[in-house]
Amino acid sequence: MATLLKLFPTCTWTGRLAHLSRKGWAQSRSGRLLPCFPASQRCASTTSYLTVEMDDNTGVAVVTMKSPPVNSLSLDFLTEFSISIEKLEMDRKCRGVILTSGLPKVFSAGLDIMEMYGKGPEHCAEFWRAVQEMWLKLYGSNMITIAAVNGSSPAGGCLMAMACDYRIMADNPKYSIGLNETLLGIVAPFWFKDTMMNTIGFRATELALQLGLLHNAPNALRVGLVDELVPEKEVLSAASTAISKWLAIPDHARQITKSMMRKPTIDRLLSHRDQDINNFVSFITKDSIQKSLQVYMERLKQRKT
Ligand SMILES: CCCCCCCCCCCCC/C=C/C(=O)SCCNC(=O)CCNC(=O)[C@H](O)C(C)(C)COP(=O)(O)OP(=O)(O)OC[C@H]1O[C@@H](n2cnc3c(N)ncnc32)[C@H](O)[C@@H]1OP(=O)(O)O
Repeated sequence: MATLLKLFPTCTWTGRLAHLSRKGWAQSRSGRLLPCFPASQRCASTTSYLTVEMDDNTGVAVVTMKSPPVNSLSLDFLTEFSISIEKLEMDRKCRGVILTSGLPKVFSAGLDIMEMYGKGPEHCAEFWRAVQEMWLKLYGSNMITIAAVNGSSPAGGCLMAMACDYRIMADNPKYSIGLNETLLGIVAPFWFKDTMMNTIGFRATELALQLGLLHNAPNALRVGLVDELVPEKEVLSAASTAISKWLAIPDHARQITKSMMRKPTIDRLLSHRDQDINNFVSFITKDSIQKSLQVYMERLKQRKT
């Protein structure tokens, strides 16, 4: 029991913990011992920015992002996110993840601009490694991953959604999704570009990246950036319905196929990881780029007044 609490310090189990015995342990794919519960039990764990609700009946975990006001991807958020995905990856019972937002109107506002503004090279390098890690974990996951996009999802938020296997978006023309980096005066790195090209093709990506296009929900469906639009209240239930289709496919066949499709893109970043960090640091710390970020943040704040 003590080991269990160490592994999952903030976990609230709805089952009867006292009945766990040595029999109740299973070995994960990586050989780690993980607790194994009877089929009817659910587990919800909450960290500072995420809630993870695991349903043992379906093998599906719902990961809800909740970092007010806009789920921006700070260093702490990214670190917590990668750890949570890693834990689910190691849980033999978990076959799929639905990623969604617990905030109104926003899925994720993308990278936290304040992590890139006025910060020294060491911080920028640490932050960028965390961004890479989030993408590597999600894009390379063996699990089925469905993005339930229940709000706007610019830049890094769009990357997160594209890293999933399937995207369902709320049918609200006010919500937008896309890689809008050029609008901030910055450049989407090659692996953001690769992920988008793998999703919507070369020409649509070329247009989208140069113009920094943020597609509203109907356009996002039209270009293939999302796979389904559903009424806002039905995004999560539609994601559950969609994932059941994926769960019907034998895991090993689906996983090998997914890896075949994604491995070259992942390997490209892995083999240039340090160089990509150096590029980011020297680019983002330039005075001209810092000025662009400052102007963009000021504009964001002025929109309110
Ligand atoms: C040789 C080649 C070399 C190339 C080398 C390349 C190297 C790599 C270069 C760098 C690559 C970087 C990649 C970057 C990726 C990103 O993700 S950048 C972030 C982009 N995100 C955005 O543009 C989104 C901006 N936000 C919004 O549009 C809106 O906030 C929203 C998400 C649509 C929500 O709108 P609304 O509900 O109206 O909320 P707001 O009032 O606008 O915002 C509330 C507060 O939150 C602050 N905020 C918003 N977004 C962010 C953010 N991303 N980071 C930090 N803070 C954010 C906003 O300012 C408000 O703050 P307050 O005024 O203090 O309340």
